[in-house]
Amino acid sequence: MQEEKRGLWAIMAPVKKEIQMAILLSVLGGTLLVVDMALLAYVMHIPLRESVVFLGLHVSFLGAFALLGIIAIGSFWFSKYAFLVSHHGAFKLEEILRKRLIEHLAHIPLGHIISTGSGALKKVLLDDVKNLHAFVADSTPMIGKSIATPMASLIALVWIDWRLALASSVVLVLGGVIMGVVMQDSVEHRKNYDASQEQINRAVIEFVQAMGVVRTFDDGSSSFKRYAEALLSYKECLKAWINETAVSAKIGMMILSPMPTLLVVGGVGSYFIAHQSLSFAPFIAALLISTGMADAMMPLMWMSNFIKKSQASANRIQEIMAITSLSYPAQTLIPNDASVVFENVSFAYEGHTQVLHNVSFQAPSGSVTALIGPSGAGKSTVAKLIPRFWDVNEGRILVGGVDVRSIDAWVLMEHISFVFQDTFLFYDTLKANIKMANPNASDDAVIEAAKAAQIHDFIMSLPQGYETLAGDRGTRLSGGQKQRLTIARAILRNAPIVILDEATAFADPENEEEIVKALANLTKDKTVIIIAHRLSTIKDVDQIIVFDKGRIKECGKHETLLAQKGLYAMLWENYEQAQHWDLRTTRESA
Ligand SMILES: Nc1ncnc2c1ncn2[C@@H]1O[C@H](COP(=O)(O)OP(=O)(O)OP(=O)(O)O)[C@@H](O)[C@H]1O
Repeated sequence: MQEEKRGLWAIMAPVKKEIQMAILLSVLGGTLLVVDMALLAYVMHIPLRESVVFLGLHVSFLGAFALLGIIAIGSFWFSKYAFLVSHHGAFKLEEILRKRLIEHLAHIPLGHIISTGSGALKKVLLDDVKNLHAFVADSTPMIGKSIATPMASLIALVWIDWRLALASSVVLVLGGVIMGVVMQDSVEHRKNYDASQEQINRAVIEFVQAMGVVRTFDDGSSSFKRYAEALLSYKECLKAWINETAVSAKIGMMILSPMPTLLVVGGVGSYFIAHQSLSFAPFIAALLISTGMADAMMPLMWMSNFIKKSQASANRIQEIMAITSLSYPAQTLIPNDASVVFENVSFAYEGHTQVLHNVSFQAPSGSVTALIGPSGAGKSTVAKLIPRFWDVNEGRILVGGVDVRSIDAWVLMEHISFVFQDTFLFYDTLKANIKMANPNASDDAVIEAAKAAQIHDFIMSLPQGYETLAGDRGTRLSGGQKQRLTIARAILRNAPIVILDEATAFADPENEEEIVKALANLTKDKTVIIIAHRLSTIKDVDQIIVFDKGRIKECGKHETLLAQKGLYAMLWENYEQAQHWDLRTTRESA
């Protein structure tokens, strides 16, 4: 992938023209305002009812005032238009970034998205993009004004009276130096502040997500502990920041406020007037210009924080954009059948040790293959590599005789249905949730799929039937019902390869019977790869592959593996014993 330029300015490149235009317009607006005030001094020299020659033109007192009015309107128009242009750029940037991010997310390995987490992705897609919007919309015209106005003011002041220019510069330099020191101190404090705020976010998310566990096991004394601790550290860090910088910040802000400049320029000017080395009109103009100069500099002070915040947002966006996309073939190959073959596959999650070592097996078209093994053996990883949640590090995976990396993503997805352990239902009607597997399907086809998935009767028992909203993440449905709904989805998709990841995890005895029936309908005539902890359900499958620590230990049919008296035989024995457990006898023998 081409190395993208990093940084705040690089990310704003698509709206460079709008930013430049906004800065230019605000420079013009700020400069015109100063010009207007400087001309005031000249105009005040013109005796009433008389005219003077200015730049070769005869200008009367009233005419000059009219000119000042026009310049003031021009200044206002430029400043206003600068904000319009910057807001236009901000919306454009927001749209471009969101579009790019979403397009990129659609092409990076799905595994990355799952491990990054929806919360973190949401923050980047919504909050960080919004931060950059605010930066372009509000800061860019401000930057133009904050730089142009003080410079133009200084030039105008020198033109009016260099001594007053010197007096107002002293005040500004003093205020600027103090604020500069405060800003430097703020770097460390801001870092701590950001870290403690992130800690609070984490604690809140953890608290909300683990609400069920918290309510069940917590007596109330520790449920808020982590949150309270995070809040305390936030408070401490804010206090330290305020304590250390508040006084100097206040002094700096006070010096940069119009009053001190007014006092110094007023005092010095009055002295010169008393000694008749300054007339009244330029004095008034200098007063007006010098106070505006201090005011224009103030935004530069808080802007440094704004820039840092936007920089952090730009970094997070660029981190996501830097994730390498899955490579797709220029010309897609189409799988020849529904077989799945692993050839010497090795795999490590990014930054972790290897979890699959030289895995090879074949699942012929229409066969059922069960992946079993202790927890952490690598079964889910094997299942997720088939639809390219991640790409293998070594070896290859063939679907229908074709390397999955040579198959277009949509073609691959058409060939594979995946029934996840954690079923996801969209906040939409039950019908829409099933239909998303095949948007062109007719309502009759949706009902047929729901019937085959044993969920039709339940849906019809709801007052709004298929139009019932599934609720946020399907919270209004039981685990088993959600699972049957996703099975209906997979049935409607009718992909020739079905991957089931612990598909019966939620089942209670009543639900289990229905889920088993639903799965039988889903998997009929399909190539099935199933990860199941209930060994009884996979007794009759075509092949059982036993994994341990990322390697295939055994492979064969149930009877053959039992006869081997190896790992499978041991797992089977444990499973059978577990079936005869009952709480009372276990308690008695304990
Ligand atoms: N996203 C991930 N990032 C890093 N390591 C991971 C990730 N997912 C799984 N692992 C690690 O890979 C190894 C294999 O995990 P996997 O989920 O494939 O095992 P499993 O046999 O399906 O386990 P279980 O039966 O408990 O679901 C484990 O050590 C696990 O910690």
